Amino acid sequence: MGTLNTILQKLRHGLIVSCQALPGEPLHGAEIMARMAAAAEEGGAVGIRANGSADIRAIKSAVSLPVIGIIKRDYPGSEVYITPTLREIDELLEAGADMIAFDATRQKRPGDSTLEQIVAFLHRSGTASMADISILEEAVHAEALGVTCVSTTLSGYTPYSLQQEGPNFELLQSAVDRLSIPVIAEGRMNEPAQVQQALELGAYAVVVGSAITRPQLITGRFMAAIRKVAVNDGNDGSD
Ligand SMILES: CC(=O)N[C@H](C=O)[C@@H](O)[C@H](O)[C@H](O)COP(=O)(O)O
Repeated sequence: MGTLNTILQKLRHGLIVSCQALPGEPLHGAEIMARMAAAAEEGGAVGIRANGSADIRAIKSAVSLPVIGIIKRDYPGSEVYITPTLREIDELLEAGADMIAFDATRQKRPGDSTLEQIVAFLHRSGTASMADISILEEAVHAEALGVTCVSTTLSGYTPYSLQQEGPNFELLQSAVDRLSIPVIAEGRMNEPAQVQQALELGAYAVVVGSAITRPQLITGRFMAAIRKVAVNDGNDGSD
């Protein structure tokens, strides 16, 4: 328990930067993600969220921050892709993740793997656990199973959760009100003011990913603004 509390203390009221680039993304590669993490640490982040053993190892040797590890892996017929089975948990423990995050939704999981199995295993190993949820009921269930904290990561990514462009502050607020364990705000936090709002609503910490570490998406947001001006202008530059 001591270790769990120490990790939580380090994350308290802080910014966790998610440093992820999947195969096919321009910044894919462990060395690049380690540099992203070093930049996040220099900027004041208190923790890093990272995907895959190679990235986690590289990041752990580049920064002194706690790393929340996940493994995104697709299984045939499964709707769950964030740390879906005990196999990924084993790999994350081996890679030295300080906390392990996993899908805690009610969606279809691979084979006979269960959420209960994952939480119980992490409990026995003494590793801090973060349940990625999409609706309040999943947060309540995860707390009852004994997870260390929950994160609003999957709101908008399950068909039955609120679909919207910005962060789901309603879910955050209701989870903070209902749960006794820390609630982390994660997902579509694109502006510093939203991070502030999340902390004011009682978020224990905030995870920001794409708005800091996916430059292709950041560029796209600027381009959307540029396109609006071009439309308003009525001038397409052809004359
Ligand atoms: C839904 C899903 O697979 N989320 C992933 C979870 O690790 C990441 O791709 C996100 O970048 C992360 O949750 C941070 O969110 P945002 O990038 O919106 O700040």
